[in-house]
Amino acid sequence: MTGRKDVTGRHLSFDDMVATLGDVLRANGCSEQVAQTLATNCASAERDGSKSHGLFRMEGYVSTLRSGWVDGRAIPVVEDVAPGFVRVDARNGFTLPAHDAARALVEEKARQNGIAALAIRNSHHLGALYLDVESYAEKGLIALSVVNSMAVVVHPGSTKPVYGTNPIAFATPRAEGGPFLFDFATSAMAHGDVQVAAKQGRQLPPGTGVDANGAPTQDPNAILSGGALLPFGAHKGTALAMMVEILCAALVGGQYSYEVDWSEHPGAHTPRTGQTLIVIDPTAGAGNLAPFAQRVEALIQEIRSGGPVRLPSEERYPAREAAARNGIAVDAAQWDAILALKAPAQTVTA
Ligand SMILES: NC(=O)C1=CN([C@@H]2O[C@H](COP(=O)(O)OP(=O)(O)OC[C@H]3O[C@@H](n4cnc5c(N)ncnc54)[C@H](OP(=O)(O)O)[C@@H]3O)[C@@H](O)[C@H]2O)C=CC1
Ligand SMILES: O=C([O-])C1=[NH+]CCC1
Repeated sequence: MTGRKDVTGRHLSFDDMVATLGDVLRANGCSEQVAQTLATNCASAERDGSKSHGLFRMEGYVSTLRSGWVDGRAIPVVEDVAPGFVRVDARNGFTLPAHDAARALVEEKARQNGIAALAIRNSHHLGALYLDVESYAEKGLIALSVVNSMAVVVHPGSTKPVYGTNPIAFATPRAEGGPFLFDFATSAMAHGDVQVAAKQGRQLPPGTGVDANGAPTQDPNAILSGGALLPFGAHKGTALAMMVEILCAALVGGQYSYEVDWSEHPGAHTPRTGQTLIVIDPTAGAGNLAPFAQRVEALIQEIRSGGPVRLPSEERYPAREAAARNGIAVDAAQWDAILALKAPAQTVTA
């Protein structure tokens, strides 16, 4: 693209970041709409401080597109299957456009029926999940979403990775400020953070994972090469990881994390699995009940009255505000590597 500002400083505006990431994705086979959606998601995560799912993921998106594993031009098919249920076949495309295609129908059903579920199959999710629920809470709805990925997590006691890192994201409106939301992997650590630690030569906290023999390890490289992550919270996180698999594979008609086979596509990083989203309208039939958002606020106030606590989503909004004021800080080497992805891949000849 010509005429775009060449950003060489250490801070980029959100819009410039989205525009450049979109260029990179289009240059690698994404349609205009898919490029815009992925670029916005990636830049939003970077802006909000979710570094493991921001710019860091661009190399994975591009390498997956180049491997032919994902269709960057897929047009999702939305199926209106029941009063409170929407299914989407993402047609081997990214999850985010599938989500966008169903958004209006899901919201309409949630408002009509009080609750609606969205089940997406045949889809690739490599991003931060909170962005999929936040927009519903901004419109007064409660949203809960789960996504499975690739088998990199063992059931404690087993040496066979079965689960993905399977995040859960929840967002709810509150009476004051932006939605209360949380979003984290059900593994002891996101796989992206293990990769970041390996790059930086950092050891991991005890309990993060096991090596190829099933022995506990704090070495990220041992986890990445034949080892696996553990779920967080022993049997509790393990059961949640299993729940996510059931909701994202059995329910949606898609693949379990352990069924993902991208061996024919070297360079693929985006698991082809599924995602489920549940949206609730808290005003449905509420009648004389206390206003929902005020009840949420009451809980938050009670928690705060006990001491200087840190609640989920408390760092996200200040990070976003700082980015709006100062731009998003970028690492120059990382940004240069992303810009280089606009050029066609080099064919290595012997
Ligand atoms: N697409 C996929 O398949 C996958 C995506 N991911 C994504 O990776 C991202 C990071 O996941 P993960 O590393 O597990 O998340 P973290 O362990 O970093 O936890 C993040 C959440 O916990 C909150 N939080 C963090 N520290 C505290 C604290 N001390 N007290 C209270 N709340 C706290 C954060 O709030 P705040 O909002 O303020 O930061 C945020 O809501 C997520 O966005 C997730 O969706 C992970 C796995 C797979
Ligand atoms: O960090 C992670 O665990 C993952 N992010 C996308 C797929 C898995």
